Amino acid sequence: MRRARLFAYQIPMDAGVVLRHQRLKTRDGLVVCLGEEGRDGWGEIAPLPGFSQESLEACRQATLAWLEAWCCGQHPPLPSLPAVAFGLSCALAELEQQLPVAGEYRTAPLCTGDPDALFSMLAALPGEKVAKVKVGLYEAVRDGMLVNLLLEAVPDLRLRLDANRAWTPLKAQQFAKYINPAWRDRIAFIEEPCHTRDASRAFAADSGIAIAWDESLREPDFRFVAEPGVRTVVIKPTLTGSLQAVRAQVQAAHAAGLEAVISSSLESSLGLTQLTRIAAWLTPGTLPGLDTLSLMQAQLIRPWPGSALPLYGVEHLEALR
Ligand SMILES: O=C(O)CCC(=O)c1ccccc1C(=O)O
Ligand SMILES: [Mg+2]
Repeated sequence: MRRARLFAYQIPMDAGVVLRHQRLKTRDGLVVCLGEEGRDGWGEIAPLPGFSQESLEACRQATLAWLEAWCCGQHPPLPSLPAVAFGLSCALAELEQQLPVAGEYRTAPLCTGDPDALFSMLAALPGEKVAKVKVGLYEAVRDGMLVNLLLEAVPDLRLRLDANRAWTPLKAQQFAKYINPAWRDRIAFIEEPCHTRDASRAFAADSGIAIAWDESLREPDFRFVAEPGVRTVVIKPTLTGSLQAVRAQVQAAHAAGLEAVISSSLESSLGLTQLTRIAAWLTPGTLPGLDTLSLMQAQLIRPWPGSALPLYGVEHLEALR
């Protein structure tokens, strides 16, 4: 006998969370629980506004239809909506005990740019000192000075930067001008510095700073190929689709000699703890980019080790089925 439950959740976000120029007041999503022969498997389905193409309502409908067929003993193909395919494939993998339990909970801490906050975060980070800084939100010159300062202050620090395509070639050049050339290889990568892929490639060639693709992975003509100056691809499973699709992307990246970084799409602690397991399984030795729980005001179903946020249980969820 198969059993499936579906819930809706809503988690208040920290006041200042802005995504693609819109404030995100709450994170809204679905939680699925599949049961069979006394075992169960959980999954989170949470399309990210401004990033996912599919709406939460479309996800709800596609998930309900799939659950209906699955409970009748069928093996329906996963829906094509990436957030749904991701959540259902996680629930199936847990049910079938195919998602390894060990997680990589060390993650590249997100640094707002306050050097003192960064120092205390790094002190608490065992092993490799890697942090992530969002750039492109303020003046490029300010970003360049800040990044240079952080690299100067912490000699064993490596930085991941993310510009989310904010810069013109000129702005990108103004940024790079402030980075001491001797330290540029301690920038592990900068994600998508410029508006276009070609401008980002030119930035990498001119500055000697390695770049990473993130947004580009969702463009139809994207290919996993080795290119000068391109070191890394950032893979966001909620935006990619099923675990099988995520695995195929990681394998394609590795085959091309690219590093693959599993990254958050602002999932709740339920999805984030599954992403730590996916990272430990598919990208061992690479720190994932999952430091987004602190943007929320609560955890959901499963706790993140060490988080002080309140934990919402199923009683906090709205049952949809
Ligand atoms: O990748 C990380 O380290 C954190 C996740 C992150 O940056 C992110 C999270 C949600 C939406 C977009 C982004 C982004 O890469 O800009
Ligand atoms: Mg990014």
